[in-house]
Amino acid sequence: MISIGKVNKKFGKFTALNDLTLELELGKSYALVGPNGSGKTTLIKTILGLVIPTSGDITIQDKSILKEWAYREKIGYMPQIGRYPENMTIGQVFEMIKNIRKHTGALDEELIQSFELEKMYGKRMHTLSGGTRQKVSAALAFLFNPPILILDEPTAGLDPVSVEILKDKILKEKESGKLVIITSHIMSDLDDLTTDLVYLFEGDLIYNDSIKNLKKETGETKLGKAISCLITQNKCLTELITS
Ligand SMILES: Nc1ncnc2c1ncn2[C@@H]1O[C@H](COP(=O)(O)OP(=O)(O)OP(=O)(O)O)[C@@H](O)[C@H]1O
Repeated sequence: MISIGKVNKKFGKFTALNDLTLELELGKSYALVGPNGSGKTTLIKTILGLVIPTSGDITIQDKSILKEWAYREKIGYMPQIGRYPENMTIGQVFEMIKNIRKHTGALDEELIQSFELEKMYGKRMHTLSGGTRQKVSAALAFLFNPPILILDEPTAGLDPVSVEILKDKILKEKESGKLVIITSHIMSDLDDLTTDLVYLFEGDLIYNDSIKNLKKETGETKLGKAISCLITQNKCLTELITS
């Protein structure tokens, strides 16, 4: 579905993505993990067309995304911090985005309902709590029923009930065959939601395989522990082999 071919991104002399090659498939959900500054957001922005690679190509359904815009309709994106016209109400933001998209298919308003956002349609964006803003961003990401979902720290700032609502929704969409990419520093969420791990370090792709395999290779049952093994230079792998 998404094919990333030798993508390199330099900011001046600094290499943020180093010849990354990666295939992302429908029906899988990917945990995009790495330390701060490892290139996760740069990779997401490159897929979204907001950052232009220095070299390499990205194709979606075998079509290059470079100099192409229409493909973005296939992606639902939930940013870490949603930026909206601050004087508009929640209801106006939804209406505006629906008008811009001119979407002809059915809308997925499940999250609007589960988060009870309609009750807050009259509230202006600048008055919202961080969690309510996250709910608006989540509801917008799913609204047009896109086959690809890119969710940047989706559960950050949400209350426990809302976290479970969003996690159930993500799982449901993944099970319906969508491609989901999630960045998060909350390993337990990723453990619940994702099937595959893409681990970046200083712009290099360090791991790209199923979480099931990672757990098997490291002998760990929890994703957080398995990743710790991976980043402590395969210490656990050596321990497993020698034990
Ligand atoms: N526009 C830019 N100009 C210069 N350097 C940039 C730019 N955008 C990102 N970088 C650098 O690229 C590197 C990767 O940044 P990126 O935001 O992709 O990291 P990240 O893995 O998402 O980090 P975090 O976990 O902190 O969100 C960082 O060193 C960052 O300073």
